[in-house]
Amino acid sequence: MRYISTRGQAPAESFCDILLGGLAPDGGLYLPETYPRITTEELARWRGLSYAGLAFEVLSRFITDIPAADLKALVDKTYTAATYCHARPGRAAADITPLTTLEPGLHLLELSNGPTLAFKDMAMQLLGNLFEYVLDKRGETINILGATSGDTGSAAEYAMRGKHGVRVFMLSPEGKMSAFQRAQMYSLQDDNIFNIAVRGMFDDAQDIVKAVSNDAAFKAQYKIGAVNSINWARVAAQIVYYFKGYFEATKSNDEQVAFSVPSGNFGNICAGHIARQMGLPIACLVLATNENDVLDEFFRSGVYRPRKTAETHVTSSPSMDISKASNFERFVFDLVGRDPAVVRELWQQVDGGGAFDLTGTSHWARLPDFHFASGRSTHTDRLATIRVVWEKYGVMIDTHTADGVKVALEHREAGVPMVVLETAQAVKFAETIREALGREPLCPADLEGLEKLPQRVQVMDADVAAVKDFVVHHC
Ligand SMILES: Cc1ncc(COP(=O)(O)O)c(C=O)c1O
Ligand SMILES: N[C@@H](CCOP(=O)(O)O)C(=O)O
Repeated sequence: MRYISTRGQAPAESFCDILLGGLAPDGGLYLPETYPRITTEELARWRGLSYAGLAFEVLSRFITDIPAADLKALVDKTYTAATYCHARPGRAAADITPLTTLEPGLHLLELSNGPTLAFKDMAMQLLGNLFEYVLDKRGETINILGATSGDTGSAAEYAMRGKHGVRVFMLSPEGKMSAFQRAQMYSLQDDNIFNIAVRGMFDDAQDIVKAVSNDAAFKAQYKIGAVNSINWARVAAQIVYYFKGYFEATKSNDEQVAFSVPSGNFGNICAGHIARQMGLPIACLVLATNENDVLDEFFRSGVYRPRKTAETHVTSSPSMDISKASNFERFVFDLVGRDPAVVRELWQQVDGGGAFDLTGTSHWARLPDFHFASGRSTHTDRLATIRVVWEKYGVMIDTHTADGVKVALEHREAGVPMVVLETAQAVKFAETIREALGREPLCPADLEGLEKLPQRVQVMDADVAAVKDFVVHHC
């Protein structure tokens, strides 16, 4: 399997060659040359596989330059009950991603049972093991530069702490994440972990990561790598749980399901889109935003208009406070018939601070073929949804999942199970849970007292040169 850039001006590469970097050298994002199609027989065989077994089957379609036995060992080492051990009481942790049924036809797929209690652990734990494997084979080291709005950062740091030859420099928006999220990252004292809080929003941090990634000389000299979902491996690993969720929510492969996905950077739902392209029977991908509704606006109107920092809201689902969704470029590449010239033209406008409008084009006419629906959710909706799910079903959900449930309920169709991706645990957003339910969220025993630990973080302006200096100084 070879990987091509959405902008069409970079050579095709193999998986291991794109694993350690972020953007393609032409500024685009990597995607497989073609999506592997899963046959009816394969789908039948995959039903009933363990999470690790399924991950091996799915990933081996995309990773063809790691020997099968090695890939199997990496996947088996990653997806263990010991790592994904924070399942709700009474759930079998061995499921890795248990399905909770709220009522017939309405389910939550629990993706946040890993070490940092968010869905990012599903891909990031694998990335940690893949990085270690490839770096060891090549005798190389890596300096990861990442951006987080709250969950990618801790997931990456927990996955990479103590890993040989790996340093992590993680940019977060100063003062915008929850107290628990800050504590998860800033309390780490490992020598290879560096937290930088930038004065700005997540988009400012992500712009810095892209600017550094686009500086080929600096990237090569300081061996800069990426763990955000601009890295294809993140998206690939996230495809697996759509298959798992589908099998859990259905009895036969003749059935269809809908997935509702709380969205910000479009990485999670992009994985769902690819699962559908592979042949998974997905009737609808429901995209849910918070008040930062750039993506909902696109799916309703055909206009993609990323907002400036000053127009981006600080909300109670802070990990989705994103106005420039990196992975959206991957979807648009498919929507425009994989024509990189069209993507280049559209992103010339976006990268210049503008917008684009696809209405009236043949691309927009094709949108229904991709089976997306969308909606937005506000703080008031979030509180109401957390309350209803708690009172009606006795299940405590976090603020992002609440956005997913709220929008899911607007798009249910008779006979099609709706699976809402549960992207984080409630304890990460205790303040809003207290406001909604008047009680404290449950905290896994091993994370109690986290917020009281000493914290270590460097605060700086959202300035590319300052971040580069910091990296150089600590390498
Ligand atoms: C808890 C949570 N939910 C949803 C999202 C949105 O996912 P994506 O950025 O892949 O669209 C994020 C951040 O990525 C998150 O941390
Ligand atoms: N919501 C994310 C933002 C980064 O998204 P990514 O999937 O591109 O890493 C976060 O919580 O940090």
